[in-house]
Amino acid sequence: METKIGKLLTWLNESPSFNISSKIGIHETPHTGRGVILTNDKLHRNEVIISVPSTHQLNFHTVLYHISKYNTDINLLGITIPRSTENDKNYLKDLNRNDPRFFYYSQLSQEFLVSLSSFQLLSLYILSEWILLPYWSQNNSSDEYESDIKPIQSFWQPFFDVWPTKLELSSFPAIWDCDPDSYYKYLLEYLPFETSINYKRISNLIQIDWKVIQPVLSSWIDHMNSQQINNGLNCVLPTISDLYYQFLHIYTIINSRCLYAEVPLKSDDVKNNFTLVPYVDFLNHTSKADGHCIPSLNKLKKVKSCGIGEFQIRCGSMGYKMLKEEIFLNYGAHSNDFLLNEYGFVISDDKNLDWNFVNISNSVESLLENNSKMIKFLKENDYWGEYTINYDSISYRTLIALSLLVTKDVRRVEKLMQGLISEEFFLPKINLLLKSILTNYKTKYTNNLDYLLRTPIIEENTFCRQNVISLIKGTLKIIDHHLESM
Ligand SMILES: C[S@@+](CC[C@H](N)C(=O)[O-])C[C@H]1O[C@@H](n2cnc3c(N)ncnc32)[C@H](O)[C@@H]1O
Repeated sequence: METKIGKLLTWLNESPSFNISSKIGIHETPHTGRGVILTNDKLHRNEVIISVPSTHQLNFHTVLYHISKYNTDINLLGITIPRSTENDKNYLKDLNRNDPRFFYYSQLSQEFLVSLSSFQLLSLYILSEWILLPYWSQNNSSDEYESDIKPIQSFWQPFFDVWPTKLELSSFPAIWDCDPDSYYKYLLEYLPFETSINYKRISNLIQIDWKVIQPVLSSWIDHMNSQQINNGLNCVLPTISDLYYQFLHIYTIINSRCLYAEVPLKSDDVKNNFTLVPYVDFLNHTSKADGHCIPSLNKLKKVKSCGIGEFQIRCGSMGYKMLKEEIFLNYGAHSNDFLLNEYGFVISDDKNLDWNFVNISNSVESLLENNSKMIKFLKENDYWGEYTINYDSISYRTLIALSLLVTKDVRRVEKLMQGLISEEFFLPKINLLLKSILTNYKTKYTNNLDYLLRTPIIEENTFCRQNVISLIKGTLKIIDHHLESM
């Protein structure tokens, strides 16, 4: 990995706008992968730690910019390569005339590309540059008599080379679900309810994105196969199902490494607002919300530049003083359920107690099942679903739904909603019902935990099972805390 990080830094240093503090370096642990540490001196509040230029980030704008090198029909002012005969001549000088991307990227219309979400465009582009380009270029070596042979290699190769392997990124429940051969599929049935809801939501998004990009990939594979026949060659080419597995890996890479950044062309949907930033993406997460690193995007002023702006990381208020101390970024106020689903890890429970919660919606909703009037009332008042409890309290939504269930007193519950009656009036009344609901969850989750602790782990990535165990233990901790106080 050291050599790969060296190459990454050489690539980043090609840009005069790249800056990195000489006080930091990368370390690696089996549990957290790569992370950034203090290697000498001290880092002080507000000190700039890393600045990554716009040109070296992967996002909706930079991808379109790079595709437009090979597809001259793509023309978006301020985003793609400005078209003029002179300019075209200049950048074409730097490209290999036999580069297969001239063919493949020309198959993509501007209308299609702009219609894609950030996830769809980036996963299609990364699949092309990282996985397919080596196949495309193997039969397309340059004319040996050409004096200016340019190697056919992705600009982003040094970035791809430092990304985690499939094995390192195997602890994503949605991937256990979407990968038909996943070893970890059995874990899905042991997940707490809140985690199941989220992995199903993500699986669904993955399937939607795959459906959008799959036809492009299939047509490219057809072309690769017919080219192979025409050229009388016999190389093993990827199939569409090979590309599906690669897509799942790329999906986890994007999901676990993207950083919030406004993407002007796609700002209508917040899910499109992200950028992938080399080196910054080595920063691991801390559940401590304040004091650690501060990210920012300095938007580009020049219309002709590539990308959305320089990404900067500054030192937070606590600073870093101890040698080898890890430098962290807070990814957000995330529960362990969210962290597992979106990033494939969990934080030891005590450190994440403030953000964890238990979702008891399926029990509450099934108790309400035969009461259409109550359901209608809750829906009309926007209190239907998402019934949760955290360590110290039960959510207001839960209090409303349980109070209605127990008292059946619509008028008083309305007053509770309006803040005219205190929670204290209802809390003793719902106690018994809540106790019985939580006891049922406790029995189920304790059985799940016992099974996972009892049976030996035979799979390659032991963290997958350990993460589920931590998640269940965290859920039981919240449930027990409530049961003890009842
Ligand atoms: C943005 S990357 C950070 C760099 C990453 N460790 C690597 O090796 O490239 C996010 C990923 O790092 C790991 N990670 C981040 N924070 C972690 C933490 N506190 N505990 C365990 N793993 C963590 C998870 O695999 C997560 O998906």
